[in-house]
Amino acid sequence: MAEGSKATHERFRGDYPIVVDGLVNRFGTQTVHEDLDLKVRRGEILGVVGGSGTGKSVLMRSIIGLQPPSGGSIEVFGQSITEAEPDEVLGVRDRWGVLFQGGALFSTLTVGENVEVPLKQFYPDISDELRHEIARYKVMLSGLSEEAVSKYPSELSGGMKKRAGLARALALDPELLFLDEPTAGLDPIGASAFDRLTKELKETLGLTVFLITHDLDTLHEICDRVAVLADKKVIAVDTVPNLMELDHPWIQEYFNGPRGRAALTAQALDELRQHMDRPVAAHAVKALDKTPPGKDKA
Ligand SMILES: Nc1ncnc2c1ncn2[C@@H]1O[C@H](COP(=O)(O)OP(=O)(O)OP(=O)(O)O)[C@@H](O)[C@H]1O
Repeated sequence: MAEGSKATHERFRGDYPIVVDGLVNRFGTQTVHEDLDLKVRRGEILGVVGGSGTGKSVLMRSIIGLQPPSGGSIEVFGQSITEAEPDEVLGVRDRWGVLFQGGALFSTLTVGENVEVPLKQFYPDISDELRHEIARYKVMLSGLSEEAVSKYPSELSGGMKKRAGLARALALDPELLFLDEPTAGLDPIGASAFDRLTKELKETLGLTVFLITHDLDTLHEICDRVAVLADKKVIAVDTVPNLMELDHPWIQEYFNGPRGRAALTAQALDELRQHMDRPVAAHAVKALDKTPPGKDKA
């Protein structure tokens, strides 16, 4: 087995699998992050929001060791990512899975073969049969049919590609899952189904999820807390209702603007619909539901 494989460590039991302290990221004269702090709680879905170019993807890339920061420290599972030698990072790298924007699948490999890539890398000694079987299981866990295993990315819809990318992210039974705008480009029904899948997987597999999104429905429906990036920092980390109380112009515009209110109404309607046997809920749904089927997306 590869060095640092799952057999050599136990699941992380601390409170914060990710701790970012005083992070600085600079590109030439541009400062993207300055003294950025963030602690991600074990078992939560943390939404990460911020205007375009505020450095959400750079933050994610720093945490997974793809973007060496200009300053500050990052610990994942209690181990320094910023100080570690590449070999040491290997010991934690098989404990997270990443779904990059667009899925980032290898176009010349089938879905099953894509899922097998990390298995081959980290578990080179397992038999072909077992590797195929694990890949098939991960594909189905991600809500794709068995037939999808032998399809190429070009034969998949946008939603199926995301699920295939998710299957690959889950290949190594990660404790941490990074999702970069997973519902971008999906229709409202596909986005909502992907959100439900994320939440189910988090609950059944005990994952901690770092989720970059612009999707207000996702934030309302599945995120335990949301971190807001602005002014080169994480300016707030809290539940959506608590964030909505904060007096910051970007937060107010984002959560309390028309799209924010539409997402909140959609969520309230979903919850009310679960109590339609109660007259007050039925009346409220009738009064509020003036939107055609399908939700307004951010
Ligand atoms: N490798 C790089 N070299 C130079 N500049 C970079 C590099 N990576 C990111 N940047 C810059 O850092 C800033 C933050 O980029 P990032 O992709 O993290 O933004 P984001 O918040 O994820 O934006 P969006 O919501 O539009 O995806 C941008 O101005 C970008 O141009």
